[in-house]
Amino acid sequence: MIELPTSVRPIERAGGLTFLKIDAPGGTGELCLQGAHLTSWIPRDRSPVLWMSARSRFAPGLPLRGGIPLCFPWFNFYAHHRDAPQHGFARVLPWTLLRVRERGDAVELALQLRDNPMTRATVWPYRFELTMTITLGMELQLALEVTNRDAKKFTFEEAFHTYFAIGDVRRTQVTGLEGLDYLIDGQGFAAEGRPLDPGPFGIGRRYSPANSGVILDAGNRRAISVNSEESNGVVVWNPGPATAKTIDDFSDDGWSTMLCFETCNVGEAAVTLGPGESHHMGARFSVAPLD
Ligand SMILES: O=P(O)(O)OC[C@H]1O[C@H](O)[C@H](O)[C@@H](O)[C@@H]1O
Repeated sequence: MIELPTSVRPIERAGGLTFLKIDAPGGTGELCLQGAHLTSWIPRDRSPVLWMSARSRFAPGLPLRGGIPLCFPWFNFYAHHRDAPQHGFARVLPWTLLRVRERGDAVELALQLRDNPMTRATVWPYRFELTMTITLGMELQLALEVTNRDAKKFTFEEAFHTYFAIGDVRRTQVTGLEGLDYLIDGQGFAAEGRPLDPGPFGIGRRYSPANSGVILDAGNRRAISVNSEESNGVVVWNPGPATAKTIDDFSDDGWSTMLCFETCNVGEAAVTLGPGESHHMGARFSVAPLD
């Protein structure tokens, strides 16, 4: 591994996964090298912003439940390939740490994933390079750069599938998406200006075009702002109690204290790159007290 500043320390965790513990002046965090997956971000003197399931698995090749899974090169299922792993392979592969820099109150980490024989044997066989840059301090910034290293063009989907920790989903509102078009994939209710109601089967809305919003987390008396760049959609997801029971790495009441607010380019907003071309998607998260 590259040389690390004192603010970043590698640790081995359950299941043999390697994590980096980050202790920046502006906040602390934990990053799993599998999936370039951030599992914790705690701005200095604040409470945790990311939710992790108490029942998450931690094992090579299995997705973690919570934090910020990175979905690539597809979201949900890949076309008619129902046996392809949900949300693509990037979240379950080991990434290489390229660079760590201390920047003001934050630490910036850059990680890379390239195609390998395993990815080339999947339904998405192209040569690619991904660079994920995470800047963690009082604010959190994510930037994903996708480069086509193939001789052919390719099309991909991408998402930061962020799980936010909230006091109680039924006392939470989302603003900034009012009046935007959305697709419904869930029976819960997310009326503008009213607290969310996941009902038994949850909320699953993809707004498009959309890229920013604010989660009014009354339970923790805070507002979490999400501002995205070069992303066309936002997915708001909570499984609700009945669906959560069918997901074995969700604890029975875990659904009530999480909300996914996902920055994405999926469906009709999938990105096509020609040989040598790159695409960047970014997101910035910040937290402020709510009176
Ligand atoms: O269980 P996962 O593969 O992590 O996916 C979790 C969820 O992600 C998205 O929000 C999808 O819209 C949901 O349908 C899916 O259940």
